[in-house]
Amino acid sequence: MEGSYEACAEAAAWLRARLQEPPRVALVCGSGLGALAQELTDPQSFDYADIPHFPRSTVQGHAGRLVVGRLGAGPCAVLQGRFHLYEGYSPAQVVMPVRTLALLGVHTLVLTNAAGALSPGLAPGHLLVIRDHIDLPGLAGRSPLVGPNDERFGPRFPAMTDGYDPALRRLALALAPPELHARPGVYVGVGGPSYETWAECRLLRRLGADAVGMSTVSEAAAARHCGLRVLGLSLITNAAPGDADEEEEEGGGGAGPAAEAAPPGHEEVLAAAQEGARHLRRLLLALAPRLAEGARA
Ligand SMILES: O=P(O)(O)O[C@H]1O[C@H](CO)[C@@H](O)[C@H]1O
Ligand SMILES: Nc1nc2[nH]cnc2c(=O)[nH]1
Repeated sequence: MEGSYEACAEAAAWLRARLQEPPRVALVCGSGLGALAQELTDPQSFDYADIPHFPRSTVQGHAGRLVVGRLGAGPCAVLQGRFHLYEGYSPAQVVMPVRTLALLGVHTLVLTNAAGALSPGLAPGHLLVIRDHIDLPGLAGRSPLVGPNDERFGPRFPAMTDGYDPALRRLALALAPPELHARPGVYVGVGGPSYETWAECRLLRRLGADAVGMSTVSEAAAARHCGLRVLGLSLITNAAPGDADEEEEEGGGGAGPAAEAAPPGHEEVLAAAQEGARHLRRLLLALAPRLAEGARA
């Protein structure tokens, strides 16, 4: 039952019975980004604990609440909190909210996250508009699409070359406030929950990733399976350890940047995300009319 079509359908029916208006657009808030829900007018709020079959949020900065209201003129659902594989949830549980919202009639999904910078051009406060992703858990067999395929969600072999909608991406890049230094790039999803070692960062950079996090990729795969349009936004909250740090450490006895660079921590991630959310909110409002347009792919 966990994460099954029937579970999602029950959750969707429960919500439909209570909603003034079913959402057409949905937004998943990354760590510390829950304030994005404050842009909704006429909000109705539901604790995950009350929605049938919804998992519980266990991570600080993920409130565990679904808020449904209007973003601009269009009906929109905001998930204040997502589920991660490292919490012990199965891939199907992680994507259960996305599938539930698809069954409610959502056609466009905005996935936000807090991420570490791998590319030298990215710094805390910057926005990576996701052009493509590397789904490391998925490549290793932990995709939400593994198992018997339920055709009511989508086809056995969905394409992912068009995972992130190019038109929405271009629009987000054009409308992002200058404070976000928005640029397109590749997000790599890892299992977590430990942050990366230097060697792992070097590996991920060589794989072609610009930013790293522990979410988003499973949700994007499930969303595309259901035919949703996806926009992915990574707010950079910290710099992942760089090659220079390691070289300095090896050659210089620890007196260089390696000795000074603070290791990433969730408190720092939350603080940077809350700061960046101010600008992200402006971007979402600017995007609202175009998010509301459209239909399933
Ligand atoms: O991806 P979101 O949910 O924003 O959270 C990010 O922040 C946490 C680490 O600080 C991890 O869960 C990572 O994935
Ligand atoms: N894996 C990973 N997730 C993050 N989430 C926010 N920052 C980071 C990071 O540096 N690494």
